[in-house]
Amino acid sequence: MRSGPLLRAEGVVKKFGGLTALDGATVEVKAGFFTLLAGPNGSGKTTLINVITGLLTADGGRILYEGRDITKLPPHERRRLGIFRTFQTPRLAQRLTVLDNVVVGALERERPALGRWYGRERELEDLAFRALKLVNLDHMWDRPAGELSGGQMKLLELARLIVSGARVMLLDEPAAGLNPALAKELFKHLKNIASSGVALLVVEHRLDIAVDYADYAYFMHEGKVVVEGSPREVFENPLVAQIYLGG
Ligand SMILES: Nc1ncnc2c1ncn2[C@@H]1O[C@H](COP(=O)(O)OP(=O)(O)OP(=O)(O)O)[C@@H](O)[C@H]1O
Repeated sequence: MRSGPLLRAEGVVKKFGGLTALDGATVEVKAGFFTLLAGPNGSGKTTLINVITGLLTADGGRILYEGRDITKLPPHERRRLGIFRTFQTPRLAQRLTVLDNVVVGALERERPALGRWYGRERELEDLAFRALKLVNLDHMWDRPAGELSGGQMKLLELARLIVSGARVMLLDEPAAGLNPALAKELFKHLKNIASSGVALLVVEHRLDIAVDYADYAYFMHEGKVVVEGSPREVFENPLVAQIYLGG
C-alpha cells in the first residue's frame, strides 16, 4: 500500500462574495483508508468536495493528486484520473438488473475501447459480481434495480463506482436519511471498499455513529480543519463538543 496521500487539498480558500466558505483547509486522503470529513452545518465540507472535483474553482491553495498539481484541471479530466463523487440521488437504470447496472458502470470506464469486451462478457460480469459482493448485494443480482430499497440503491451506486475505476471516492453524506443502524451497515461496506485500495473521503456530521468504521477524521469549523486524528480522538475532543453545542 502507498504510504503518501493519493490526494491532498492544501490550504484551500473559497469565497462566495463577502463570505469565506473555506479559509485555508488542508486534508489528505490515502489509498486504502476511510477518511471522515465532519463538522457542523455551513463549516465548508461540501464546498471542499466541490473544489476537489473541480466543480468550483478555489480562490487559493491547491489540489495535489499523486503529488501532481491538478488545481487547474477541469472536472472531466479529474474524473479520468479516477476522482469520483456520488450524488444524493443515485443515478441508476431502474429496469435493468442490479448486475447489468454494474456492467454498464464498467463499460463506461472502457468507453474508448468498448470492442475489447466482445466475447468477454463473462469476465465483465465476474468483475461486476465481485463489486456487488463487496457491498453485499450479490444475492440481488438478477432483480430490476427499481425494486431495491433506498439504502440498497446507494450500495448499488457504490458498486458502480468500484468498477468504473474510481481511485478516490468523495461521498457527500451517503448515510443521509438512514437511521443509525442502516448508517452503520453502510459504513461497514464503505470500510470494505476502502480496504480494497480506494481512497475514500466521506462527509458525515454524525461522528458518534461513524467513529468505529473510519480510519481517520477531520473536523471542520468556519472553513478550517480545527481538529484531526483518529475518529475516537476527534469525537472525544472537548473543542468538538463545544462547537456542536455552540452551533
Ligand atoms: N454557491 C454558494 N453561494 C453562496 N454561498 C455558498 C454557496 N455554497 C455554499 N455557500 C456557503 O458557504 C458556507 C459553507 O457551506 P457548505 O455547504 O460547504 O457547508 P457544509 O459544511 O457542507 O454544510 P452542511 O452540513 O449544511 O451541508 C455556508 O455558509 C454556505 O451558506
